[in-house]
Amino acid sequence: MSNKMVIFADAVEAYEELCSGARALGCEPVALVVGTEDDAARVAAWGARVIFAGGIPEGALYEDCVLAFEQAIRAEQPALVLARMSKRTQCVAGRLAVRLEAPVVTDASRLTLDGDGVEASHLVYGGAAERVERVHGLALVLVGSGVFDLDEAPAAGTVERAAVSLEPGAIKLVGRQEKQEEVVDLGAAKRVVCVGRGIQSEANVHLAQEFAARIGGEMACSRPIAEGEGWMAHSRYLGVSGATVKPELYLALGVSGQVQHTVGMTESQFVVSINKDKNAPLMKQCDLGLVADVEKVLPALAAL
Ligand SMILES: Cc1cc2nc3c(=O)[nH]c(=O)nc-3n(C[C@H](O)[C@H](O)[C@H](O)COP(=O)(O)OP(=O)(O)OC[C@H]3O[C@@H](n4cnc5c(N)ncnc54)[C@H](O)[C@@H]3O)c2cc1C
Repeated sequence: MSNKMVIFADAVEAYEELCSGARALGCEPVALVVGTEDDAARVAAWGARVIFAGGIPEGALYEDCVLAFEQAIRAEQPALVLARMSKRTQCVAGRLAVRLEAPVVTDASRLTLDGDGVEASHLVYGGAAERVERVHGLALVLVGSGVFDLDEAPAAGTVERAAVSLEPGAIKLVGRQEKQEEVVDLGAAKRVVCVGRGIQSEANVHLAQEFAARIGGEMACSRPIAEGEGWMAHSRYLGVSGATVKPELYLALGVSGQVQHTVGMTESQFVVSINKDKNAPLMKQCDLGLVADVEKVLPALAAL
């Protein structure tokens, strides 16, 4: 079986973890990159052999790289294709799957590779159960952030220009508007301050943010804070449909700890939960629980 793993993402930052993941699974990362020469050089510095397809032409979309990616994958004959999951990469993976007659596994949280194919685990029923999929032969697997540990100082790879260029497809881009929402990669955070509905107000979210900044941490939240209240970006909520973190410290302020949330933080090394309800599920899953009202705790944290 080939020892190459083809990787792709629609955000250059995601390649660092994909490169580490490929190596962790015993493969050489071969990165398909569209973007600038600088993007290609950054990915090579994370230890990948980069196949650089150039920038996305005027009027074309990221999804139009499917043909170039298909040709590169056919030429490389990898053991696996691994991508960072996003709306765009899911679309690309679906199209590639049809062209390559290979299955797609989305949202994989654990992977093992052997001579016959791949075994990928992912959560089902809103995080209540885990399904293990076995694919014989080539598969396309999509992962969120935080699935693999980052390698320190890998040897730099090379950049080669792809023989194919990107062609606009049938859907034409007619305009582009900057998305207002912040995009963040929480997977590498060492300290995470996570707010849930118990935080009570947007003003309290700002106080928690100030504390997170002071301890060199990142802010995260439960889904209702991002999707219901709109107090934080969608990219900051943790869980089955959000991001995964593995920090040294996870500090929860008013988070109940439903399973759909905790699957996104369960690998945290030290968990502190502050909740006024001692029976909240996270209070039974934490290393340190403080039964208290966040309204009283926030000024105390600010004074530390
Ligand atoms: C299919 C599906 C997918 C989902 N995916 C996700 C996901 O990816 N991520 C996610 O987070 N959720 C997800 N959810 C929602 C999830 O089930 C929970 O509803 C959600 O995580 C609860 O968020 P919370 O802890 O902020 O709120 P709540 O469950 O309402 O908990 C608030 C907590 O704050 C405490 N509290 C209240 N006031 C105070 C105070 N003044 N001081 C201290 N503590 C206080 C309460 O005691 C309570 O424990 C999903 C649900 C479904 C059905």
